[in-house]
Amino acid sequence: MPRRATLKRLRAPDGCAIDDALVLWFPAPASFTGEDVAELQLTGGTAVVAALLRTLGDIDGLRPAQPGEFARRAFDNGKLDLTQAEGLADLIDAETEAQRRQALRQASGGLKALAEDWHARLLGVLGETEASLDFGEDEEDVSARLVGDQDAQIACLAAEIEAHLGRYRFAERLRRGLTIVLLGAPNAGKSSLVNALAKRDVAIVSPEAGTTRDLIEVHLDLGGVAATLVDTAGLRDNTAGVVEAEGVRRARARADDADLVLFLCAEGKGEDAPPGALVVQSKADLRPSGERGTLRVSAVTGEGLFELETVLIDHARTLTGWGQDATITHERQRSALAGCRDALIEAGGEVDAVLRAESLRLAMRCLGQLTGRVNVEDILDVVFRRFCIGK
Ligand SMILES: Nc1nc2c(ncn2[C@@H]2O[C@H](COP(=O)(O)OP(=O)(O)OP(=O)(O)O)[C@@H](O)[C@H]2O)c(=O)[nH]1
Ligand SMILES: [Mg+2]
Repeated sequence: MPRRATLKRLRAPDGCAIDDALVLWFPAPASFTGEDVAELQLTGGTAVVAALLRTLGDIDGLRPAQPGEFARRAFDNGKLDLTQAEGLADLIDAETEAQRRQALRQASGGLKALAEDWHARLLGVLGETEASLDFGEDEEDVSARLVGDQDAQIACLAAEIEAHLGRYRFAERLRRGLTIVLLGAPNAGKSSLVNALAKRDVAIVSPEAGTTRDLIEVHLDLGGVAATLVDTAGLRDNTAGVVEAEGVRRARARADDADLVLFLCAEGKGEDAPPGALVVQSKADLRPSGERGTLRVSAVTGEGLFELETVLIDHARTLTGWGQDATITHERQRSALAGCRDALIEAGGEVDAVLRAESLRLAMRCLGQLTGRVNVEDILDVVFRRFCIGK
């Protein structure tokens, strides 16, 4: 009977009772993994231990599942492809609404469906290419027409894949979350601003210049986009000591890798800001009027904080391609698809039908790597190790 729940006493191999557990029975093929599975809910309530059983009565094989074991079994049984497994792991890790939506799309087979469509079309072109090999010299007219038609199909496929690749950067940023680094002179009010944006007292604030020395990270939800805001040591060249100098070095290094740099200055126009930085004036309460066109905030009165948040949400959404519903979210997926596109371009420029067929086969192999259809044994561990216990 499907989805049966039974109360069972669990015993260790030596017969000693461990606990009473509610055992939920999920028979194949309807189960997540595609095989007979039981899940145990221990009376402790907090721990969910999952194990695989052949029958409800047989609990000899009982053991906790490994992280990712269920997803791996589902993959092995063809219930999930690799992109869905990756989407599922992302879904578990998702912190914000936009991350959740993107991950769910992939876990539900969004990319898998695309890959299957591309695969079917590639197979069609490959079939035609191989058929054209059989035409003799006297049938050159037919052959030329077929090649022209194949060229169009190949170009169309390559362009479609290219369009998806073009949105990878946005999707990848959304998946991992943005890094926003706050830079500025010592005492500019960086730590105060971080506390105000995080609405928590995270970083130490003091009138002394050089208070912050290390990088301090807080997580923000910028209108559905996950972001890490990094507070840094105030930038100055003649620092009092080696610790502060190291802090300044770390601040600059982190800013180099950031998706966005906020440059905070108490006065002036932020001439020292690195190129591309968003300049913000701090301590607006102390200065009745500031530089025109510059965002002005006060961590003390709260002035300008809402505007700054709005601007940050705007940047976050632009950086993550808001509303574009990108499909390729992992480097592994990107490189497999880039390989497919390159092979398609190669095939399109090839006049010799034998070589063209060879390139098309390579393109299909790349698609197979994307979905996990062809030899990807070495990457399976990497994909499934990310899962938590019980999935
Ligand atoms: N009036 C006023 N004072 C502020 C404001 N923001 C910060 N301060 C004060 O400015 C001083 C320095 O603030 P911090 O937030 O520690 O500055 P910081 O940029 O983190 O400084 P370092 O960590 O040393 O680089 C503290 O005395 C704060 O109370 C503000 O908006 N208005
Ligand atoms: Mg500070």
